Amino acid sequence: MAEILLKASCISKSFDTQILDNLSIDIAEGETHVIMGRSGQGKSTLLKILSGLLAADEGEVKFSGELLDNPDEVLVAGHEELAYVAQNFNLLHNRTVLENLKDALLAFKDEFAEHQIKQLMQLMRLEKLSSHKIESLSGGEKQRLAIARALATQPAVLLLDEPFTQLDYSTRQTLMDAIKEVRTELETSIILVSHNLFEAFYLADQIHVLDNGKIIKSDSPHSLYQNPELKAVAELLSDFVLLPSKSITNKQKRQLGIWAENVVVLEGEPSEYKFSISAKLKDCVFMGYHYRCVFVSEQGQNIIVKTNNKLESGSSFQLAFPDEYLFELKDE
Ligand SMILES: Nc1ncnc2c1ncn2[C@@H]1O[C@H](COP(=O)(O)OP(=O)(O)OP(=O)(O)O)[C@@H](O)[C@H]1O
Repeated sequence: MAEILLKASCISKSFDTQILDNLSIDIAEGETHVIMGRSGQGKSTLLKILSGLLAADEGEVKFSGELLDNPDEVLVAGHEELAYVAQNFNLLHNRTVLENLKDALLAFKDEFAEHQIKQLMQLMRLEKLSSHKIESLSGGEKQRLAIARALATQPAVLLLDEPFTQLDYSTRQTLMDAIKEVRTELETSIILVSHNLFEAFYLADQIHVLDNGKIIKSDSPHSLYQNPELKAVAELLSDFVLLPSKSITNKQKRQLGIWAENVVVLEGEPSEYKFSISAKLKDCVFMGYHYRCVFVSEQGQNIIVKTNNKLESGSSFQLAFPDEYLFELKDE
């Protein structure tokens, strides 16, 4: 097992109200962890506490077994092995890309600095921008430079606060691939905050879902998708159907769910599935790689289904829920 590098135990934090409530998290060497959660749930607050930039009210953070300094009691908050990249990038204005990188390496020997600059320029696709001033960079370029600056001193852990917001698809993909390379080539542990299922699944070894001050679920992307376990987790990840109770046979009390892409739409033919209902199609919108269809059941429940084909709005269909894709869901 990889060594635990960063260990946060029993962290609580309040501002006007309680934001984090007795929360613990372990980050092992070389792993990528993604923190997800609804807006305002305390993801950035947690990231700052993990970086040693913000003091927790209760609990402790240890790096390699040593307690982090209390940021309220030191001259410069933070830890050299924990590199935090804020949403506003913190770059040196009126300077070039190269000057920004050199600045991060002032305390190091020329040979090391040159090696780092060359490697990071290449890793973060910045070579052609070396002499460009910060003001002329796009959002995605600034983001890549901010990450390169954070990596310059070879920190053990890189903490990224929503690194992909405001990036177009291909820039986001480039940056995600660069972050994957950071992990494999530099063996840096990475913790990042994201709202997006695709980003989280692409990058994470572990996903942590933060809700009401607590981590309500931590799991690998694959296990999380197979068994989100809690309604709040499923709601955060993607469209899903909570099976209408009528379609559940016998006296089953459990709630069953299914991802919208796993519902089978039957046109006319009788259903051979154990769980199925009839529903009318209200709307069907082209999303590129699927149609997102909104059905209404006879009980008036809206049901989202992702299909490969366009379906006729206003028509009635049988919606079947194959057994092998069902998962059980709890309220809490
Ligand atoms: N320094 C502060 N002083 C007072 N309240 C704060 C401070 N920092 C954060 N908060 C509040 O704490 C809550 C959590 O904020 P935080 O930025 O950690 O949430 P988040 O999950 O990262 O949100 P988002 O996804 O919208 O970025 C919010 O209600 C925010 O207004």
